Amino acid sequence: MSEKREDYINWDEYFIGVAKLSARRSKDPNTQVGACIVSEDNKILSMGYNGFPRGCSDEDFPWGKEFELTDPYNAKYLYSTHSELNAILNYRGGSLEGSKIYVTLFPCNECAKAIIQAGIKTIIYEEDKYASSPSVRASKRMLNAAGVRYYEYQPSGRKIEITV
Ligand SMILES: Nc1ccn([C@H]2C[C@H](O)[C@@H](COP(=O)(O)O)O2)c(=O)n1
Ligand SMILES: [Zn+2]
Repeated sequence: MSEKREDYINWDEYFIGVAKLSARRSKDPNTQVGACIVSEDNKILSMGYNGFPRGCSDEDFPWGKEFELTDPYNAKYLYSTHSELNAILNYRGGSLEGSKIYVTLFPCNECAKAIIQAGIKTIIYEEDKYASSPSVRASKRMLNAAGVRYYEYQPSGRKIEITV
């Protein structure tokens, strides 16, 4: 057999697949988010998922969201680091200028600030379930002003199975 394979995955399938796999590491019971940062020439630079900072135990800190308004101290939001920020902070190689980020959920306003300041130029997102929230609206406002391009990943429908 001398012909090359034709059913190999394309770059977008590869990187959104890596982001989705990364999300599987999250302990958040409600929303698991994964991110994968890629250079302009398609090299993976970093990955991340949402979780508590180092030293903040997954057993001791709260994973619930139900107290968000009545008792924010005991809801996850004050503690969880978002996947995009973790991916940026996990990078040990220097500059992320000109890179792309693949993420399973549209970045919030705080992650948008970090993305802009890190020099990431393109966001490819899978889902935008909080599009109407002030956080995501503010995020888009900043990304538009800063010239960061973003577009929704177009699913190919290909099923990729991995046995581990
Ligand atoms: N772009 C995003 C948005 C959210 N997250 C994290 C933050 C929380 O751990 C979770 C959202 O929880 P929910 O309010 O849906 O129960 O997802 C992120 O990492 N990146
Ligand atoms: Zn965020």
